[in-house]
Amino acid sequence: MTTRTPLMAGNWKMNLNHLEAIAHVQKLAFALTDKDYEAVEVAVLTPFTDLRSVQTLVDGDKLKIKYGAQDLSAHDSGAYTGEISGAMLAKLKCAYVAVGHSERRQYHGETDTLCNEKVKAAFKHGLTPILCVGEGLDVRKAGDQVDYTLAQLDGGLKSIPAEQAETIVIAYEPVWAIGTGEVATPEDAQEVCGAIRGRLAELYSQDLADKVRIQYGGSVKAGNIAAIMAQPDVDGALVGGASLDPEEFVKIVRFRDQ
Ligand SMILES: O=C[C@H](O)COP(=O)(O)O
Repeated sequence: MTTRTPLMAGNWKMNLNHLEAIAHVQKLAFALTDKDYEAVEVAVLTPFTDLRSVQTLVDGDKLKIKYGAQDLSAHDSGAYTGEISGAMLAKLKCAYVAVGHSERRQYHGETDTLCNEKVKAAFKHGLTPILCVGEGLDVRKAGDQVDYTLAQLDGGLKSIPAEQAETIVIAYEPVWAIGTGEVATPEDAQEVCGAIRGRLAELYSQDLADKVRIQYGGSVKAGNIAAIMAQPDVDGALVGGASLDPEEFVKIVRFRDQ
């Protein structure tokens, strides 16, 4: 039986400038203990403009908190105004990068094909992609959440070899539960996270599927994290709004105490 270390990742979205980021990470570092880091991997996905400041702090104080970006370019370099490459993120020692967050899919037209290219770009530069998948309200109401989400998973993983796929993180985020206060029930989360693991077993192997961490995201808070984490196929959370409050995020990291 594979033991998967839970990953609690704060997605700050477009919040906290680099000065606020330093203060925020310092608060997390002050609160989190070795015991926390032994039980849970902790990461923050910051705006691009914060990454150098966070890197300096993490390196200088030898912090165990991981950090990463919320997006990357599918391209390595060149005339792509406004884009940030995987190589640039790797140079900043990012561990993680989110790919295909629903806000990127919704507001920037990101398709499964583009997400797949971004997953490949992340792996090429030694970053661990957090591939985000999940259905909107109309799909949920039609009862098609599993098929819809698995199609996004298939698209994102196309041509990804097993040795890379076994290190990917999948974040299941039902769009209707993001920033709405409308949290999926633990059973809702388990239904789709379990189906994702099943599909990973079909695409690769059960052994590989047992290694991959699958997060839930959508209105996660200290008050609901324990029930979500009690589900067998949920291995962490991608936390938006609640990750902007250091005390709340630390409570989420300590989900076993809630
Ligand atoms: O990436 C995080 C998700 O979009 C969830 O955001 P939320 O916790 O504010 O609902």
